[in-house]
Amino acid sequence: MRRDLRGPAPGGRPVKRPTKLVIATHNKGKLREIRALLGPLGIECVGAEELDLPEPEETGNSFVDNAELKARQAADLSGLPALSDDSGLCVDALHGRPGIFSARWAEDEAGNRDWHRAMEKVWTETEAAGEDAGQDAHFACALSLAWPDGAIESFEGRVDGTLVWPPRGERGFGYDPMFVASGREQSFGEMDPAEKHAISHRADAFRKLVAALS
Ligand SMILES: O=P(O)(O)OP(=O)(O)OP(=O)(O)OC[C@H]1O[C@@H](n2cnc3c(O)ncnc32)[C@H](O)[C@@H]1O
Ligand SMILES: [Mg+2]
Repeated sequence: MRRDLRGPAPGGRPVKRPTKLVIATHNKGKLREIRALLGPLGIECVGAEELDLPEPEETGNSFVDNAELKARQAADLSGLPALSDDSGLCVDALHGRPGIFSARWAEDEAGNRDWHRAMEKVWTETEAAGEDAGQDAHFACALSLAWPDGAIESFEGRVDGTLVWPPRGERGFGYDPMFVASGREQSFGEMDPAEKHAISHRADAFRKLVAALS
């Protein structure tokens, strides 16, 4: 049953539960995961590409900044509440890089993305940092929920793990084949999607979002 929802947000403010939501991403892998996470909530979802929304320039200095600018733009242009995701891989040996530049590390001069090339760059730089620096890394995710009236809320999540080489598995997207979450053996690229959804950075942020809604 859909509830008419107002609940305490982390800061004590109420967050209204939307009935229809624009998913403000142009990444099909993310869209698939966000739809799966939202499925049980009974919220109607429409993708940014279905509405022909432009891809904003990510000019922020943090995952939250970028998530907020993507959600804000989608809510303003569509007149609907919008949920965005800004995420990335942060490698300890690289002082958190590629971080907010995770998508840009995959791009060539024409803007085309090649994930094998991005993973290779991450691995090469991590190795160059030296054995002592290790292979520890985490995925980070910021989710922002923006309303056409100007309200906005953001939630952050992460999952810790280790980099592996060569990449393993064809599932997931982006850097998944080179990331093994702590305590696991399969890479995110090998894992059943439901298993990734149970432990991922996106799922962690999502749990906080849902907790604020109900
Ligand atoms: O901005 P939008 O349109 O949402 O799509 P994007 O692909 O450009 O997304 P980001 O700007 O947030 O870039 C983050 C990149 O980090 C990578 N990434 C984020 N979450 C990931 C995950 O769960 N598994 C693997 N890679 C991930 C992914 O490849 C993204 O392209
Ligand atoms: Mg992006």
